[in-house]
Amino acid sequence: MKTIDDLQVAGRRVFVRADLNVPLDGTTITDDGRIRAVAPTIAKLVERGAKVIVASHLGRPKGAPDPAFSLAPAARRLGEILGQDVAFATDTVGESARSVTAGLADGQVAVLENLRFNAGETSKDDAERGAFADQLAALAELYVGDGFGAVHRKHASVYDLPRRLPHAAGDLIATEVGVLKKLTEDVKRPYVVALGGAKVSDKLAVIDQLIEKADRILVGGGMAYTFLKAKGHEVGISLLQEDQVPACLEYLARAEKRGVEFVLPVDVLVSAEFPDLKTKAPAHPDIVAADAIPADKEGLDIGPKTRELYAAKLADAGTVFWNGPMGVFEHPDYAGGTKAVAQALLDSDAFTVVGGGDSAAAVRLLGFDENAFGHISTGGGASLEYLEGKTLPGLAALED
Ligand SMILES: Nc1ncnc2c1ncn2[C@@H]1O[C@H](COP(=O)(O)OP(=O)(O)OP(=O)(O)O)[C@@H](O)[C@H]1O
Ligand SMILES: O=C(O)[C@H](O)COP(=O)(O)O
Repeated sequence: MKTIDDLQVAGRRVFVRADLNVPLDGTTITDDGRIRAVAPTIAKLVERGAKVIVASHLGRPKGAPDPAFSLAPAARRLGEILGQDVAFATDTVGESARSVTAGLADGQVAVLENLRFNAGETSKDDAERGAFADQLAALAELYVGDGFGAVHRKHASVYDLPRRLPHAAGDLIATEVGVLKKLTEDVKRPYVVALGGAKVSDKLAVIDQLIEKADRILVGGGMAYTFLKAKGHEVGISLLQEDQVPACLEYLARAEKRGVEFVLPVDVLVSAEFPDLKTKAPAHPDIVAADAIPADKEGLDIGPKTRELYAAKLADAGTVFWNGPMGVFEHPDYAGGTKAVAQALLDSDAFTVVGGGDSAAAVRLLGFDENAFGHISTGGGASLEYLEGKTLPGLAALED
């Protein structure tokens, strides 16, 4: 892959595909890790006299403008981190984007509005995506791919746009790929993978491949309930991917055959209601055995016995990859499982990689020192798919 050093950027309009998909509470950014992670690339381009156009998605809006998913707060924060004014275009390829980007002087930065306000960004139709990529290409002369968290998406700004402009990988992508590559080559064993989070359908398939590579797989978060269901337990109103139950059964059987330890929660915290993440009002959850979840309740964190069990399974690890919080860590009553796993990682001598926007945010928000972990990746799904050995559209496009 070419790097920024291979591009002549001075005086030219450079499109930087970043991942500024940060957690928000209204318009307040609760964790700016992903913005800080890409800022050095942008600062380097600024220093070299480029006119920098930054673009990203935020959340999953439905292909039309939705103020709840505006990138304006991220643009403001980027300006604070860079210590310079950052212009903001109120659309992505419209009048505002054209005039803001045309008005950039050398060393100035503009952020475009959320790419996913346009249906073409995520379209499965090549022509529709291509047409949107053409509009994006018209704004710039060069392309730098640095949105590692989104490289597993075959989206217009990730996959089609680099085919239309001279391109290179940014420094964040180079670092991320360097660390993750090590995990595909020589891992110190036991290699333990801990999976949680809410993007269950996205990430279940990854287990298919991990069974071939890991020695132990610990499952928590929203991911756990489809497995508990597969084992014949009722899961009440917990997050469930019913259509994946047969696949989970197959994973469990294959893991057993290959001697991979597959560890599921033995107890969970449940409640009849999802907690209020704004007021953080006490949720008073119950602790129940994983095979005794009441029909009207949902599992929102791993329980105390599971925390102990997972800590023991992490203690002797040589390498750990962790993606996805163990519970709804945004509420203090459901943060205990995620905290326990983070602490167990720090207590072990393992090389630890934590991947994912929310997983990385959880580690920081719960007060852990991010530098104490081997590597904190900005990509959750992206790093999992990389470890799976898949060709990632956003990396393949940069390699061409
Ligand atoms: N049992 C649960 N039920 C519902 N949501 C849960 C549960 N456990 C964790 N979550 C939620 O999972 C979310 C994070 O999941 P996600 O899969 O997006 O992880 P991630 O680290 O951000 O990875 P990525 O970068 O791929 O998005 C958090 O907002 C958390 O509240
Ligand atoms: O949070 C992430 O994993 C990335 O920003 C990608 O977001 P997506 O899963 O909505 O494509």
